Amino acid sequence: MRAPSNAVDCRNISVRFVTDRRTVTALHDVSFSVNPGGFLSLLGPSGCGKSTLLRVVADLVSPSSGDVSVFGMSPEEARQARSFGFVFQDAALLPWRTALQNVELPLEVGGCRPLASNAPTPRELLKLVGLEGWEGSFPHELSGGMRQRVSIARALLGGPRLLLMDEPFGALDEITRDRLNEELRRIWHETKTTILFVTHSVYEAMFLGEQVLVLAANPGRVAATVPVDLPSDRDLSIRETQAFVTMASTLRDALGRGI
Ligand SMILES: Nc1ncnc2c1ncn2[C@@H]1O[C@H](COP(=O)(O)OP(=O)(O)OP(=O)(O)O)[C@@H](O)[C@H]1O
Repeated sequence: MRAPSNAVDCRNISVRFVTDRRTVTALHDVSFSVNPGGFLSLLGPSGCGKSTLLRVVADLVSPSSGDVSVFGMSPEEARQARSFGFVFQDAALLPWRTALQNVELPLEVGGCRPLASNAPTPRELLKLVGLEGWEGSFPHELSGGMRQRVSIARALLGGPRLLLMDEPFGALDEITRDRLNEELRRIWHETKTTILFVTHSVYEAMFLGEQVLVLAANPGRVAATVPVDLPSDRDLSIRETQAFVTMASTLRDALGRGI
């Protein structure tokens, strides 16, 4: 076990996938770290290994080489300690269960521990994500954005210290996505959860993150690590400021250099 000074610490991570048809170097020598309570956006073109990197942290993919620590633990130990929750692009709700029952699901499967007495209840989590009054609704009665809110509430069950989000708003319309971006910043402030957030969008990466890790493709590697020098208290109007526009240009340059 290592000193848990960082929430996530990846050192020289490489991942190779070997199939019958080809060998792909999905990640080559990737290093980054995130402070406890930090918000890191992972930005890059399709195929640069963003999802793979998130999956390495989540103990879903084993790196071919390199070291990963999550709060000083291996990814496997962090998974067993339920230190992180995962939100996918698809909300992946069970259609026969209500919103509340979907949030409660992890308590029923996989031998999940009962909630600690001070942990937010499933009802409180639905309120946190703005779904108070919708507890009894089924997924087909909810909009895409509402379904994604349910999946965020489910990932926050048990109070994980880390939230891993793999393009959670990628399939939503722009208006809903904007609204959820603001909501996620609020949730982050309220819960103080460390967040790793995968996106293709320069604007989303900057609006959400305190830091942006820009990845380049073929092989997936770090093109730049850019601190987001914007006020912590943000609303969408910040995208019209000169500071935002200048930073967007920096990130686009970093993406361009990596191609
Ligand atoms: N399980 C796997 N087996 C073989 N190759 C894989 C596997 N998972 C990912 N890859 C390959 O690794 C590379 C990186 O994929 P990954 O999904 O991590 O990229 P990404 O940046 O998240 O892409 P996108 O933005 O399109 O979702 C791709 O070339 C992909 O084909």
